[in-house]
Amino acid sequence: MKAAVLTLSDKGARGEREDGSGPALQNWLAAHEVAIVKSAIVADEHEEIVSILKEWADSGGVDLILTTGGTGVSPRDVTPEATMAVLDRVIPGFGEVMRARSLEKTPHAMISRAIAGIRGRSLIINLPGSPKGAVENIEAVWPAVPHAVEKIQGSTRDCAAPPR
Ligand SMILES: Nc1nc2c(c(=O)[nH]1)N[C@H]1C(S)=C(S)[C@@H](COP(=O)(O)OP(=O)(O)OC[C@H]3O[C@@H](n4cnc5c(N)ncnc54)[C@H](O)[C@@H]3O)O[C@H]1N2
Ligand SMILES: O=P(O)(O)OP(=O)(O)O
Repeated sequence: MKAAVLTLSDKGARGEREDGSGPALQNWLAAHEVAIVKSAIVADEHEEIVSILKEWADSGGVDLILTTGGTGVSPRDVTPEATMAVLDRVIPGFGEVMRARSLEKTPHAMISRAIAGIRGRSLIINLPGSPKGAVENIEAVWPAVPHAVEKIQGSTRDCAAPPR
């Protein structure tokens, strides 16, 4: 699987805070034998996020795009809206599981408006901004990610069949 990681953070983009979340996710993915093919950090700007998500998904070389940050309720948190603008289809289950599992860790989990869905052959998943929150949330949905990527890319393998 080939993945890309996009960090959304005003402070990070201005160089006022070191990006802990992008590297944390990259390390987590590498430990799960996923190749990181693209990464970037940008400010919480709707058009910039839309542009990068489109570029990466439409490149044809990225199976999974993870975003981290900007999912909450601060005035500049626009990641879910920018993601929604590029998706062909939404997968509500990812957001449902992330919030349900994260509520076991912190009541603040209900503030995250993270969404997930499909653009072309890419699966896009929003994750919260803190390094801990980002990793906890990818861990929560990971059991379904490889299968989802396979199905998005046209696999006709029977879902109920035992793994090959
Ligand atoms: N499983 C978990 N789920 C959630 C957690 C958590 O700890 N575990 N945190 C919850 C919180 S709190 C909020 S609020 C919501 C929404 O989060 P956002 O996506 O809006 O996150 P931000 O406001 O962008 O960041 C929150 C906080 O994290 C630090 N931060 C952010 N970006 C970076 C970065 N690139 N590198 C290092 N640290 C970063 C910073 O202290 C921010 O203030 O999600 C809940 N879900
Ligand atoms: O600078 P950001 O976007 O990371 O904002 P915050 O620290 O308030 O999450």
